[in-house]
Amino acid sequence: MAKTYEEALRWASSVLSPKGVDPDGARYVLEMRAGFTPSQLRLHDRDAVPAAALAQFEQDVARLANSEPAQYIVGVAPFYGDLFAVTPAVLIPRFETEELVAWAAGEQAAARTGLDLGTGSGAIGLTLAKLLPNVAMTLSDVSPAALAVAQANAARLKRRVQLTASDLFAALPGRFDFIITNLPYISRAETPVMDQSTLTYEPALALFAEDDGLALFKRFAAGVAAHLTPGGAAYLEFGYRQQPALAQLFAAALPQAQVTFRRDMADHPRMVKLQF
Ligand SMILES: C[S@@+](CC[C@H](N)C(=O)[O-])C[C@H]1O[C@@H](n2cnc3c(N)ncnc32)[C@H](O)[C@@H]1O
Repeated sequence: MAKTYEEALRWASSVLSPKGVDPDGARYVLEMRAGFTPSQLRLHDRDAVPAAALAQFEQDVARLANSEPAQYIVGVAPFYGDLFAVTPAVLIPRFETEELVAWAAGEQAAARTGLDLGTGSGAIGLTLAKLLPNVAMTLSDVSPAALAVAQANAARLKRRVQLTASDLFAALPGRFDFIITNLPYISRAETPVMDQSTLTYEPALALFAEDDGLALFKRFAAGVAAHLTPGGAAYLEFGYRQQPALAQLFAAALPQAQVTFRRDMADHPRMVKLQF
């Protein structure tokens, strides 16, 4: 039966809300499939959804009802004003990570080289390639499937960057003026309290780290100084309960670095800079 956009969204909400699924996902898929901005969708509230679009929407809502992330369903996620292609090989970029990018962008205008380690979709490195056009950015990841998505995004957004497959620093010779990274930091012990959608659909390789979520930070701390130019800096995102453990880790492993923690907009400690 024909439905207006408003009716289609109300129907989606009646399907999703009883299952505990946020109906905002339905709004997002409808906007992305139609090529509407949020305000354009509101302007079309009373218009009939074309039959083919409605059939597509019904399929999308069935997937949302199974907790599949809206961004994987439509294949794109917003980050820092751009739309990034995403597949289940990459983490869906989070808004919190935009704050880490803004921190580095605000301080690294004079840098010549930068590294985004564990780039996933390329959200961090490709955004910095836009904000800091004079910086030669290298984007690396241990996952070839993730790097393929980052490469597709570099082409889609027309950003010139170097892409390298590497287990942390292993295949990255040379030094960078700054390094930025959002490494996996979730402890397996947190699985019972994690969002079902994240657990089922996002790649475990992008989420979890051994040793209470600290394993990759420890390896990073062991390698970072050898990959920064003198006076270089590293910017890292971490879990909101990890600041005390990281303060200890960096003080012991990198006594020469000045360590500055920062809180995110929700007032959680989530970012750190290591200034050498
Ligand atoms: C939390 S995700 C971050 C993705 C993206 N940078 C973002 O912020 O949206 C972590 C990324 O690190 C990559 N990764 C995991 N272990 C790695 C390792 N040992 N070396 C390099 N990258 C790794 C994963 O494949 C994943 O893409």
